[in-house]
Amino acid sequence: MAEPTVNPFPPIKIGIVSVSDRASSGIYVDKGVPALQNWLKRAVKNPMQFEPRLISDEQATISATLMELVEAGCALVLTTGGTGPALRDVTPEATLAIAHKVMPGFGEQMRQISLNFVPTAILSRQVAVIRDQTLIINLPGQPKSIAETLEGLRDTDGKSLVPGIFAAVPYCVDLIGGPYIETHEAVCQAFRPKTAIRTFGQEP
Ligand SMILES: Nc1ncnc2c1ncn2[C@@H]1O[C@H](COP(=O)(O)OP(=O)(O)OP(=O)(O)O)[C@@H](O)[C@H]1O
Ligand SMILES: Nc1nc2c(c(=O)[nH]1)N[C@H]1C(S)=C(S)[C@@H](COP(=O)(O)O)O[C@H]1N2
Repeated sequence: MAEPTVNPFPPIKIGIVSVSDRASSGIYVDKGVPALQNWLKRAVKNPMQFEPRLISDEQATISATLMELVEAGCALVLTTGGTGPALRDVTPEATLAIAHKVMPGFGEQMRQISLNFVPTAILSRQVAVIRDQTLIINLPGQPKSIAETLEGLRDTDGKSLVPGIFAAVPYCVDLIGGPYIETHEAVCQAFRPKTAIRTFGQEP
């Protein structure tokens, strides 16, 4: 009988935060956490431990949740929701309030990518920041925007036309001392400079 394949990549803990007044109060079923987890399971080869949270659009609650996930050792935290102009949308403010470094390129690139999908892409004020050794990235609340921004745009044959922002996440996590993230190229081709590329045993 064949030996079960051991995943050679380092484990990674990932915080998944769905920020939605309506989903967190039960008005509708949250689709943010499942959409994020499903996309990550398709894209990432490492063993992943998810830390899911479903919270309301309260700035103090969002900041406290992000800090708790940083303390818990998440190398990456993805939020969804609360990035727009509505009065209750405060995810970017809550994220910037706990930032040690701001990473403007992620938000800029996500708005560019999203313009290929919706003309209202510019309404998202999404940001990305680093706190300690954690990369935190805001995504819009529409569940479909998760794959759109992380994976980018494909043609009808599935060929990548515009890479999603996740292509830059593994190297960013390397640079802040996190685990080496390997991706499934068919979903997301991560980019690293040649000198940063490592190989791990037998790949699953
Ligand atoms: N967590 C979620 N689960 C399921 N659908 C969602 C979620 N967040 C947003 N949506 C959908 O996307 C649409 C646009 O999101 P909108 O910007 O109104 O929500 P939000 O401000 O992120 O969430 P909420 O209004 O609950 O605080 C919503 O009408 C809803 O259909
Ligand atoms: N890729 C993508 N980006 C998107 C959208 C989308 O459907 N797909 N929706 C836009 C809309 S309509 C809004 S109002 C803003 C903010 O959404 P949020 O408040 O739910 O975070 O994200 C924008 N960015």
